[in-house]
Amino acid sequence: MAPQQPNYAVYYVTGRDLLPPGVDFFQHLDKALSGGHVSVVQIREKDADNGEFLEVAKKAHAIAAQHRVPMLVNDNLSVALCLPPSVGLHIGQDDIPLPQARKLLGPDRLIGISVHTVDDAKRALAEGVADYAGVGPVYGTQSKAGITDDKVLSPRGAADIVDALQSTNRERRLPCVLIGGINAQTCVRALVGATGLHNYPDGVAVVSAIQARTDPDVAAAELDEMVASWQFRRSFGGSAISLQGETASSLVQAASSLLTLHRRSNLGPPLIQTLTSHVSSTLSANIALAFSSSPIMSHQEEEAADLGRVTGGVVLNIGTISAESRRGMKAVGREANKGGKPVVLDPVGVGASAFRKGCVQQILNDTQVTLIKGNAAELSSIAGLSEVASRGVDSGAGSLSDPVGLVKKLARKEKCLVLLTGKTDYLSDGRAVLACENGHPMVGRITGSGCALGVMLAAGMAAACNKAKEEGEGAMRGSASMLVDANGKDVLVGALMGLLSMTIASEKAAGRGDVKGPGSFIPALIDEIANLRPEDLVQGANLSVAE
Ligand SMILES: Cc1ncc(COP(=O)(O)OP(=O)(O)O)c(N)n1
Ligand SMILES: Cc1nc(C(=O)O)sc1CCOP(=O)(O)O
Repeated sequence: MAPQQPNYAVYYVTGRDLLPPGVDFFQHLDKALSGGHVSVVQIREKDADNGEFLEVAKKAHAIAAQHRVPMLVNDNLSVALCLPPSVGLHIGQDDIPLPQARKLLGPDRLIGISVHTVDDAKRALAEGVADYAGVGPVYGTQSKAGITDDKVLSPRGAADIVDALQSTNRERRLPCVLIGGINAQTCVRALVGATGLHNYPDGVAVVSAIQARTDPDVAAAELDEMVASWQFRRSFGGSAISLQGETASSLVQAASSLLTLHRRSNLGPPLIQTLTSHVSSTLSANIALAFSSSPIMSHQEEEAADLGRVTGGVVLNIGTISAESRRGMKAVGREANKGGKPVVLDPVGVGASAFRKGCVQQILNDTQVTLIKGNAAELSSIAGLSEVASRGVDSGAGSLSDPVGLVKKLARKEKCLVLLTGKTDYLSDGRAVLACENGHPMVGRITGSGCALGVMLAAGMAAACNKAKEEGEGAMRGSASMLVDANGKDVLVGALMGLLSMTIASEKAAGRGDVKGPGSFIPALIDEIANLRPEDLVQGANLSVAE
């Protein structure tokens, strides 16, 4: 008989040395489990001898049993064997081999295994005796010795391991939890980033995020809420959206209706925190205002948390990125993920230097972005293709052989929307691809129009989140994440609303009699965005569903 699988949502691993000063370990454990938000507990004693470990584990087991929380012990098979048969064992890669542990513990005890690489995961799956895996370290941590930067997986690295644990054998999907540096700030990013189209972690395992708190019950409740929000979002398709039954005209109609709501939202204009190039900052701010949004151009790490409470969306544009704005982007991205706010990544000129490439990889590791927008050279560079060369921040020689395939593949890999800009713009969520033929070549003759498009995309997606909030859609009202309330299709429609508004306004501006060239085009573009009506989208959109 196999052991009954517990709910792995919030898996608490104890670490007595992290207790707040003067607090009793057992009272703290009782409090941590009292709210019903810890679903599994593991007693981890790195410095105790067998006798002390057994004493601690016995008392802890009485508390866990009272709260009906399944318990395991860390590493120590003899301690596990001295406890009732419901107590399981978690082992690491350097501990007793899994098959031997199973033999000694019998079929009924829960056994977990730590996995740090894809090979560890494949082995654990092949051995077939573990009940779950701990995948880590996702982030840096002080709670385990020897975790150097090169060992940190990041959510994207964890995703490969989760995939290896689950995709090769659907019959026996090995549940897993993410571990290492997980707390209220990193939880959502870690879960979203480690989730694939079919494969996903079952929860998070934490030491310090609960053990170091004086209110461990509240800490557990916060994590539980975040895991539940993510599970809800995943259950209706995550960021991958089914456009089944939708036509280009129904999507344009939805974008037009969203523009109506956006122009007169009861929630007021969304605040778009725009970390962008100093070349395009003023134009982006003016276009945000014209597009019924409020711009704030702060790069400051120090105010990311305060601003993160009130922003509606975020743009991370690497046009003139510096060491200071790089730190700011990390902090702003983290706050946006925490609040479930849409994040646009504009990887300006990413192919032009190794520094820019490193910045983009770091952003993608740190932040779950909602949309990546780039030209052919930028997206080729991120996808590791060499079809289109970079010429500074522009595309150089070459052309994409399969733009539809590229946006789809990249969207799947990065679990976000992808917009490829060019003569035809392609927008994809990893399943469907929309092709938009709107826009005027005059935008290519002014600087910063692409950066301003990033702001309009963020504003459009923020409008979709506001719409969901106003209409009370989604079962999880008042949840930590607005993207949970806005369903995936809404967010795509929000991005489409931003794209059509910019491209159609540019056509209208370029067609005006008072526009003589790029100089007079800029104010005309701002005016046309400010005056754009929802019906202009319906009348002007040239959109098709490419796939
Ligand atoms: C759920 C979970 N995952 C991973 C670990 C780490 O275990 P291990 O590799 O044995 O390292 P130590 O905990 O012994 O330092 C864990 N304990 N729990
Ligand atoms: C115990 C442990 N195992 C890890 C692994 O990667 O296997 S990381 C880790 C420490 C987790 O502590 P915190 O939640 O405080 O970061």
